[in-house]
Amino acid sequence: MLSMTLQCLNKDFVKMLGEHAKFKALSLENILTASDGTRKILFRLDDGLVIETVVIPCDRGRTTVCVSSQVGCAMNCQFCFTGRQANIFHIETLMGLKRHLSTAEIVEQAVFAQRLLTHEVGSFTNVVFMGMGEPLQNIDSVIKAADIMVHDQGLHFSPRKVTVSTSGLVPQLKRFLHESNCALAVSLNATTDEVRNWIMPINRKYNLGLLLQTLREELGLKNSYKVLFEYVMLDGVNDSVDDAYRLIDLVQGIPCKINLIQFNPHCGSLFRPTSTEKMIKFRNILAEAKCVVFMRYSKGDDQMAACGQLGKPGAIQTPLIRVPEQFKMAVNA
Ligand SMILES: C[S@@+](CC[C@H](N)C(=O)[O-])C[C@H]1O[C@@H](n2cnc3c(N)ncnc32)[C@H](O)[C@@H]1O
Ligand code: SF4
Repeated sequence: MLSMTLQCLNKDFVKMLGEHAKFKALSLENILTASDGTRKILFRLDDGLVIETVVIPCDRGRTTVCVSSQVGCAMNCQFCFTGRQANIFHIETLMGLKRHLSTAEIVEQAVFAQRLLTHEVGSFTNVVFMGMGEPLQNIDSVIKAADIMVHDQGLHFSPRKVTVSTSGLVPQLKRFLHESNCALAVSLNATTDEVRNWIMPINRKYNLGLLLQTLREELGLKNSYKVLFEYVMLDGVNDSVDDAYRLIDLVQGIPCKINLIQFNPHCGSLFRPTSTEKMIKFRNILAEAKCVVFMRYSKGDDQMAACGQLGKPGAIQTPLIRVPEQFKMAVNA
């Protein structure tokens, strides 16, 4: 399609454009299809690095596209495969952050998905920045990409259908809420600083109290805006009845929805998913307290395409996770 458009343009103009701009930011490497229809698209970047985008068929004819914002991730959340990778000796090392993606590299993931879906369901209905990376660490490119996705001369989505998810970088989160109308998701994943410091090291810099107070203050200024809290349920770590009651207290005064997410296991991870029965019990406690709460199950996990599984498929052989003494019982039980 691009080459057809270029053929219609004056040759000198195309040459001049080529000197000042890139026509293509991504090259398609592969598409893997999971048994539930979820597709993981692998793109190679100009510098040879690979990123992943996921196209997820949802209920009621909706399709969500999950885009990456960085190659790798610096945040080192203990339950997430992204940012972890085996080296040639099969010893897990931190992949860490290789680099930020440009605005073009982010937007083109969505444009590619749209072309792919045109022949099938028409288009996708939601975009989530929940692929590889911490979007708010790459905030300039992410805000611009989200703007293009909602602009009427861009992809023309409603800002409510474009969600940027963060592990909780407080200053950037404030800036995002001031500069973008798109939706915000915050990965909470624990109800005490002790557990969150362990499973999400960013909490040592921006703790639960600061994160939630910032949201309380900032969302008070925004009409009818709700934040989405994501809560990955880890068996014996953050899924107790006490956690449920603490969660209710923590989100008091914050207009929000809560997604309870089934943990997607990956090779090398010490965590186990909470059972469905326990998730339902947890959900019911929140619902009885009038929280808006949903349960989200894995999609695409047989192709390592589910939340927190993006990275190098099958790469990890040896766990690197260091479990603090007080939590050893929980993960070994
Ligand atoms: C991969 S992150 C990317 C966006 C951003 N970095 C963040 O943490 O919100 C998207 C979501 O996946 C969740 N997640 C990470 N690893 C997971 C796993 N193994 N199973 C289920 N969800 C996971 C995170 O908690 C987060 O809510
Ligand atoms: S959960 Fe998000 S912030 Fe944490 S390591 Fe994974 S991608 Fe990075």
